[in-house]
Amino acid sequence: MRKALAAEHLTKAFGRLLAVNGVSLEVAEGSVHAVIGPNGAGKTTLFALLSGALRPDRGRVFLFGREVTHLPPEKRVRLGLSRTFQVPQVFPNLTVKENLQIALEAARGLSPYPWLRRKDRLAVEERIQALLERLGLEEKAQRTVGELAHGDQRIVEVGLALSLGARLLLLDEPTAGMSDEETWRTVELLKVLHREEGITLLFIEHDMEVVFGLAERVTVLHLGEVLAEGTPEAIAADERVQAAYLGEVVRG
Ligand SMILES: Nc1ncnc2c1ncn2[C@@H]1O[C@H](COP(=O)(O)OP(=O)(O)OP(=O)(O)O)[C@@H](O)[C@H]1O
Repeated sequence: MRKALAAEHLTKAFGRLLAVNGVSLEVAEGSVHAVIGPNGAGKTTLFALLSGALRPDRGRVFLFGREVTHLPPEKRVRLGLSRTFQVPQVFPNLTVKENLQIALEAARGLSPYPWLRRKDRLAVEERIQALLERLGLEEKAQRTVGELAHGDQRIVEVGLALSLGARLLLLDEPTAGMSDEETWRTVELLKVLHREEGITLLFIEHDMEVVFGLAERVTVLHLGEVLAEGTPEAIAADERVQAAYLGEVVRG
């Protein structure tokens, strides 16, 4: 199995709180992997360690077989990792097309000037069209992103990640705050990206229907540690997992 991502014994403390405590995780290339856990389990902190937004106190991170523990986020992006957020990181005042164009030109090291070489401009134009189709955003290409529905803004953010050449997407609650219809459309889109573009997906999710609809493997975090890992079915049947969630409900 070729690994898109591996984390070894990652630990991160905030003061005396061990937010992530000795977490190891392997994500096979081309797989779909969910990270779940009660509030405060350490999921977001783990993603920050994997993307390079935070440095671990201990432990190592590998991307496609290469150690990246000490690389900043932008270097990890160049190796094929992109992270999306609950609040989409897009250029809200620009159109959908302009957003994709900026990311594509940046990824190709092209200068953002109108006198781009014709060959480069055509290549970018072609890729923009292909992405708009892939994302189902052709009709919204000229719309300002800040005016789009939340679900569409998050899809644009996925488009930016793809424009930057992502092979591994870290998605922080990809369907949070979405209507049922938007949730369904997002799940379908992620499936297509996985199946047809071979993109590896690692996502944090609270919605168990989404986890079951998408994930092949599930890692459960609890109090900063890996409580369990397995198929969605095995995880749903795991008594320790049920107890961890029950504890959350009881604590209120
Ligand atoms: N920058 C920070 N400074 C101090 N404590 C933090 C910081 N970031 C997170 N924490 C704490 O670390 C713990 C893990 O937080 P984290 O956000 O990673 O959990 P989570 O599983 O993503 O939770 P949620 O599902 O609520 O988003 C929590 O107790 C949180 O309060």
